[in-house]
Amino acid sequence: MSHAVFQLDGITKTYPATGAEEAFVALSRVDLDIAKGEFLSIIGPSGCGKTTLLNLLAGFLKPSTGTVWRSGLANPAPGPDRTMMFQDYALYPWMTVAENVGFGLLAKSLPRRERDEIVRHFIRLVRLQGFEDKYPDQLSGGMRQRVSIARALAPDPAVVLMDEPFGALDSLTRDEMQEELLSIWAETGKTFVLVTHSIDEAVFLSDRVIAMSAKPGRIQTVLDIPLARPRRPDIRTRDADFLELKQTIFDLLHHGRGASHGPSAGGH
Ligand SMILES: Nc1ncnc2c1ncn2[C@@H]1O[C@H](COP(=O)(O)OP(=O)(O)OP(=O)(O)O)[C@@H](O)[C@H]1O
Repeated sequence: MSHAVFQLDGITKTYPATGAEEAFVALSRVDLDIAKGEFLSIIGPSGCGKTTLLNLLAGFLKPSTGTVWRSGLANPAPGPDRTMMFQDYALYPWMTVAENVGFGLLAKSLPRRERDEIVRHFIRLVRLQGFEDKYPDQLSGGMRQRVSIARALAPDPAVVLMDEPFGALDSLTRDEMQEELLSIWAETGKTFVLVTHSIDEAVFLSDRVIAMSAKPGRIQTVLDIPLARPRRPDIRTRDADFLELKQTIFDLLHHGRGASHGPSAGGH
């Protein structure tokens, strides 16, 4: 692995007490290095702190104790070097596809022609040529998610953070989007960090999967996914190593153990 784009050192995140609610420890003792160019997924039960962890990486939240190191800076504020993609696409409904994709570029004072060129490039990358002037409500869910990917990539961030990006899609579209995301990741060489509830998605996409446990949110296991790349879609059903890795993560999440000796995979 090349050098780390993030180093998380002894992170705890406590949400303060409010009214009747007691203070809540969402993350406890999280130590993690994220390597440049890796595809990392975070999986775990609801409430284990996945989104909190992503928000710490984005700089939207600060840790209660410990440090998020990035490029020599401790707990840096949000910046254009990290962009976030959400499940609900978070597109501006009053903007066209091209305007949505170009939105993150407005902060950079680029000449109009250069900005248009970048927007064209990313619309091509996500295969939405011909839809530049459509509005989000004229697109399917998969197309909206493509716009969202293009918008996240257009400012040329080093790190793309994704919170359940495909959660709202039907399973066939979801499989297709995962394959597209992998080829975009391979093409751009950026670091991708993905939060997901899908074991299948995590194994198919990732170099490493972080399995978390709840109460308090902790990293339970960091699992390497040594499957060859490029990964063909049919490894999901045919590849014994793929199925074994799924079973291992299933066991970790359901029983808190990583051993896998079952004859068939039981993950979702
Ligand atoms: N602003 C907040 N104030 C108080 N508690 C919060 C706040 N945000 C999150 N929490 C609590 O912290 C815990 C972790 O939340 P987080 O959203 O990070 O979990 P998650 O693993 O992403 O969950 P899910 O899979 O359901 O999205 C949850 O129990 C949640 O209720």
